This record gives sequence, C-alpha cells and structure tokens, in this order.
Amino acid sequence: MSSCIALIVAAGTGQRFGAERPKQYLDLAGQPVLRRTVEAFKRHPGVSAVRVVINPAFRDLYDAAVAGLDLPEPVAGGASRQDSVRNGLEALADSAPDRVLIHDAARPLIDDATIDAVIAALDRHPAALAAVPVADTLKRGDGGMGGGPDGGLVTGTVDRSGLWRAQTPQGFRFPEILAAHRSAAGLELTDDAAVAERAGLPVALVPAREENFKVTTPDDLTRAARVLDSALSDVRTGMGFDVHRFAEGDHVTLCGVRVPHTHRLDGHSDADVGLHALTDAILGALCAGDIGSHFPPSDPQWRGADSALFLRHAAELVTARGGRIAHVDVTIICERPKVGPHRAAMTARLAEILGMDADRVSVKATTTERLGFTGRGEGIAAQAVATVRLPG
Ligand SMILES: Nc1ccn([C@@H]2O[C@H](COP(=O)(O)OP(=O)(O)OP(=O)(O)O)[C@@H](O)[C@H]2O)c(=O)n1
Ligand SMILES: C[C@](O)(CO)[C@H](O)COP(=O)(O)O
Repeated sequence: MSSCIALIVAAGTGQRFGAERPKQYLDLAGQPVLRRTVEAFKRHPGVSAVRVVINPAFRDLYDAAVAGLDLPEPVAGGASRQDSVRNGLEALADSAPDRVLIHDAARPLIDDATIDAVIAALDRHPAALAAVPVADTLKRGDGGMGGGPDGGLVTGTVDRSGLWRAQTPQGFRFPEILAAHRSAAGLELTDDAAVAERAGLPVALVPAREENFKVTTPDDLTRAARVLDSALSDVRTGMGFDVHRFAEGDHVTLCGVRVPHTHRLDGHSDADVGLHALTDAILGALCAGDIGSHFPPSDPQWRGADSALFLRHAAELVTARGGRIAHVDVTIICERPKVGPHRAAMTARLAEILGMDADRVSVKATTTERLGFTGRGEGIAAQAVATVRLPG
C-alpha cells in the first residue's frame, strides 16, 4: 500500500480570531483544536504518519496540545501558509512518501469519509481537494466595509456556476507537489491546489461537508462546539457507592481535599471515599466495570495512591470514546468531619481533576441521624451520580 502522510499546518497566529493564543491551541469541547485535528488523521487507516508545522514561538502550547500522541518533531513554519507548507514538504523530502494530505489545523471537524474520498481521488489524479459547491449568490463589494452596520456597497454579482469553496485536506502525489511548491516559492497562493494548478497538474474536486469549515473567528469556534455537542446524543447516567472505615490518624481525604479529623480512613489507596464513588459512577455510565477491575486492591502499586489518578483514568475513558462528562454529584455520608467548610475546595478539586466547569460539579453531605455504622462514627460512606454524553 502506498504511504500517505498527513501534513498539518498549524503555524498561523490567528490574527482574525484575536485570542490571547493562536486559535489552534484554544479549547474546543474539552480538547485543543489542534489535538482534535491531529487525532482525526492519526486514527485514519489510510494515513501512515502525521507531521505538524508550527510556529516555534508557541512550542510549549504545541507540546501541551499533543501530549501523549507520540508525534515526530514538528517542522518550523514560515511567514505565510504557503511557506509553512513548503517547509513541511521539504522536511518530508528524505522520506519521500507516495502521497501527502495537506490540512489546516484550523479545520478540526474533518471526517473520515472526506479523508477517504481525497485519498481515493489520488488513485485517479495527481491532486485532489475537499471542497463544497457554492450555493449562495456571490457579490463583489467595494471593500468599503462601511464601518457602519453594512459591509460597503455591491459593485457586481459573480456568476457562481461551477464555483466551489476550497477546503482541506488537499491531497497530492508527493513528488509533484514538492516540485510545484519549490517552483512557486515567493508567490502568494492561498492554497496548495493553486500551486498544483500553476504547475499544470490536473486537480480533482472532492465533495466535502459544510461541517469541515475553517475556524477563523470566535463565532466559528462557537459553531464548532455546537456541532460537536449536537453529536453527543447518547446520554447515560452512572451511580457509584463506597465505604471506608475509620482508623487511627489525624485527617481524612475527601474529594481530593485533606480534612483534619480525629481519625483517618483505612484503605489500600488514600481511601478517598468520595473519589472512589465518583470513579465508579463514571465507569458505570460507560458500562466499563468498576474501580476494582481497573485498579485491583491486590496490586501493590496502588498502595497509598492518590485517588485522583483513578478518577482521571475514568474521565480519560470518556474522552477516548469521544464523549463528555456533563454533570457529577457526590454525596458524603458521615456525622463527622463536617464537610460544609470544605465543600468549595472539594468542588474545585473535582472540577480540576475532571477538566470540567465547577458549575457542573456538585458536592453535598448528609448525616444518618446517628443511625447505622456512619451514625456510630465507624466510617464514612459516599454515593455519586455521573451524567455522561457519548456520540450517538
Ligand atoms: N504562516 C502560516 C499561516 C497559517 N498557517 C496555517 O494555515 C491554516 C489556515 O490559515 P488561517 O486560517 O489563515 O490561520 P491564521 O493565519 O492563523 O489566521 P489569520 O489569517 O487570521 O492570522 C491554519 O491552520 C494556520 O495555522 C500556517 O501554518 N502558517
Ligand atoms: C487552504 C484554505 O483553507 C482553503 O480554503 C484557505 O485558502 C486558507 O486561507 P487562510 O487565509 O490561510 O485561512
């Protein structure tokens, strides 16, 4: 099978977006835009490797965005998108893949079907690009942009027949596009198909989806989040419950917060009964077993472990399924210690571990009116509920 490398261009600074960091490093439904784009190509069976072109000034943001994805060293981009692509192609010249897919990091909603279609088109043509036919009437304006409520005045109507809006990926047989980019250096071409056209290469149009739009402005990012959210139609609820008995000590750890007390809680890990119940609630929503099946108490590596590790693992399973945790609610059941003074810290800690907004995290407490083992002060119980949304 011919080798096909995805070259993701992410060296822009996002001037039109106007954020405090380049838009490809902004959060989109819990993950950086760039990570979503890279993962779409990494998981595609037709892509043998992914290489990213970045602005080295933002290397720390890049490293954080792609942590754990095991990517090769990124390529330094250039002043224009065209320069960045050429730098990326030159970096691939030694390995000389058969094909290359050039894709904007700022198009995170790329779908497998479009990638499939562009790759398949390269069986018949030396170049192909994802595109959507123009469905609106096109006007040319005087560029005045008014400054007021309008965008200037119309100076003409453009015949839209045969017009398409170019997207990415734009795919090419590698030697051809490398030679074409080398020849076009210094010109101002806004996409790689134009570089191929200039070199006389036939370029195939591959019908794509509106959802593969480029994130250019803040409204685009809001729209992208809405598209992702609307796909999470499989709503599930899980419940967890846990108990730990008191033992000699001077504090307990509840929902990730150290609470001074007359005793500690006995357990293999840090015995954080709140985090254990919540971990089981999330695993329950995923039908993924329970905390003991993921972290066996017989395994010495978990002795004294920070239970945040268990909860983070459950949250990562949700992300790996393309889902989101919509809401969590933990209830601590004990006579003492009093949870109220620590509730805000517990809520903040759970939100931090889960990467959620604190207004989607609830921590409550209750006594059992001195009834039962909790009422006799023999230990602490906790129950939790998690609402998880998965792709439908
Ligand atoms: N010198 C550049 C300019 C752009 N890009 C990348 O090309 C894609 C499309 O460019 P655009 O949407 O214009 O991104 P920016 O250049 O960052 O945006 P702006 O023009 O608003 O500054 C983006 O993924 C961007 O990171 C790049 O790799 N190198
Ligand atoms: C490559 C592209 O996304 C195709 O529509 C577009 O040309 C990029 O333009 P930008 O100004 O660099 O965003």
